[in-house]
Amino acid sequence: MIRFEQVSITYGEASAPAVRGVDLTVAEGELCLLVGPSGVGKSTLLNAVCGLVPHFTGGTLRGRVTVAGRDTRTHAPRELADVVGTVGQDPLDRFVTDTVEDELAYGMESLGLAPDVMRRRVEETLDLLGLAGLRDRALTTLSGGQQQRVAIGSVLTAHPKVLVLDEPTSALDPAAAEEVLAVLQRLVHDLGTTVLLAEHRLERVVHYADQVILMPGPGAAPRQGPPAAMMAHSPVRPPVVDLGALAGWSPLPLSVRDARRRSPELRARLAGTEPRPPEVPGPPPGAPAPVARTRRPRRTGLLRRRAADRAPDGAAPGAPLAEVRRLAVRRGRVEALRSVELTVGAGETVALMGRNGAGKSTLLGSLVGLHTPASGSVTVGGAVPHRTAPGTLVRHVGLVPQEPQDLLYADTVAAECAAADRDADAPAGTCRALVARLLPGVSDATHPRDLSEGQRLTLALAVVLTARPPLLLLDEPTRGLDYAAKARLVEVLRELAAEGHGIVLATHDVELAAELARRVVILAGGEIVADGPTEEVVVSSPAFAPQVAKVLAPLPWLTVPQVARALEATP
Ligand SMILES: Nc1ncnc2c1ncn2[C@@H]1O[C@H](COP(=O)(O)OP(=O)(O)OP(=O)(O)O)[C@@H](O)[C@H]1O
Ligand SMILES: Nc1ncnc2c1ncn2[C@@H]1O[C@H](COP(=O)(O)OP(=O)(O)OP(=O)(O)O)[C@@H](O)[C@H]1O
Repeated sequence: MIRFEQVSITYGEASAPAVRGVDLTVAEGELCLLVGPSGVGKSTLLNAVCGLVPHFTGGTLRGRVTVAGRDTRTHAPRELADVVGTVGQDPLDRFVTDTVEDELAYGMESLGLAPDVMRRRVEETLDLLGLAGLRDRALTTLSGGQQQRVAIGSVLTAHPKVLVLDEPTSALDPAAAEEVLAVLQRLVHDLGTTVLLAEHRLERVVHYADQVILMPGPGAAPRQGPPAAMMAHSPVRPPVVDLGALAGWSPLPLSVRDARRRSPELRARLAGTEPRPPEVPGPPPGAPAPVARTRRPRRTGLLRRRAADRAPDGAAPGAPLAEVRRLAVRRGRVEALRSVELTVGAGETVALMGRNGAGKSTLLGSLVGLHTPASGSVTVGGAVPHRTAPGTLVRHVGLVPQEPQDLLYADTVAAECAAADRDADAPAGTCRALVARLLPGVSDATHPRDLSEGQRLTLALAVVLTARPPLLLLDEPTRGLDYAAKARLVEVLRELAAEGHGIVLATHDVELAAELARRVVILAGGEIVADGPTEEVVVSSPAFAPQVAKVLAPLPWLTVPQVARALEATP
């Protein structure tokens, strides 16, 4: 159904092709998963299927791509629209109407479907994706995950023969991701739809795939095969596969169910041991706020601390970094937060979880003064965020938003880094050094717009970290990141926490929460419904439990590194 023949694609002035030597076929009625590290060319290949590359992005395509027999070189994207439905990485960019219901109907209208068919499919899709309550809402007022659901719904309604999806679950809560993948699988099984999708969170998808296309590294030709065989050689793998490799299981398990069946011997080896935290020094008990710890010389600090950090206005040593009391926030007609109580102390890492639209971004936004409380109070480093000048607030708190491009405005990576140093009053080269650590191999001259999604997010993170805010807020920080980039991020955040920074991350990534956070707060409908140690909160809810916890339950293990450390210590 989809055919690549000796395809290579080179963007504009690039010295080397973004992808080369691509020769593969995706058979009709299969769900094919495209995997590989960040920046390896997954989006480039997907966009070649729907004709966006090279018609809209520019660049040169050599070789031939055909979809249902149509050559994408001679057919513009709109001439492929009746066979290919595409969901890109940034839904808001591709919306063409203003409201949820109109967007769901739009694709069918342009194909000229009968009004009664359209009506029925819109209703089905609203129910299927949990959007019925939002049907009249303006698309710009939806949360990130709600927008992603609409984007998926809007291509499903047209029942295309081929669906191309670029990280379709990246902004979805775990339950919504399961539902969307179950729907895709039903389309494949019942209607013979062909699905090609790229995804970084393999734990969510690999067990649904019929075939895997592995792009092992930049410039290397992709390989294709059954999921278990491809995972054995893949540089990116879900925790359950890593656990299988660690335990020496063959063939490797792809699902929690597979792994559970094999787990008795591993459970026996782990008997009598307890999970140990990784070797990062935590702040000493009763540690004062990071501002007070900086007078001691540090050997391994990420960055040199600037003078301004030593005495942020009003921050008393030992005081919490943030305090939220009985907070209520309204957004339009929506009561986005109600009676929220939250205290974040120095050195704490808190994961904020909950369904799409639960209020996570609103809570982070309230901590940086983006929203004015309807009632209750917020203080950060002694300041009231919505009444504090941005120049002062950045000394207390920094937010990496869900859309990283909101923070980026320069023309090159180098200029962006230089601006970040100036804004933060940091020594020249500070931000660039962080980028080099988090994102090895990105050149100074690259335009931030031309970075892949994961690369752009990492750049935004480096920009915010340059100011070393005592309280660091991250909204979905692993969206678009591969496992290696995630591991580097985890390492940096652990160091910051050990130095006394407070970190709050809103995330749907249950594996990240298990790896990084000591405390998990769950929001539902704008209210906090759970707040406690990670191992208690995530394990008590199947939706938020990481794969290792599901495999080894009721044993208290959450991550592969925890199990690895225990096995190393046992003879
Ligand atoms: N429009 C463009 N112009 C120039 N270079 C581009 C463009 N789009 C992508 N690139 C470059 O091509 C390479 C492949 O990018 P692509 O977005 O396809 O990777 P990806 O595997 O989808 O990454 P991610 O998983 O982070 O989304 C990257 O090095 C990127 O910087
Ligand atoms: N500008 C707005 N006008 C009206 N309602 C809004 C607006 N922005 C957000 N909302 C609503 O407020 C609620 C909370 O949104 P928020 O973005 O905080 O959720 P979230 O938990 O971060 O979701 P996600 O996981 O999807 O990112 C949602 O119901 C959302 O639809």
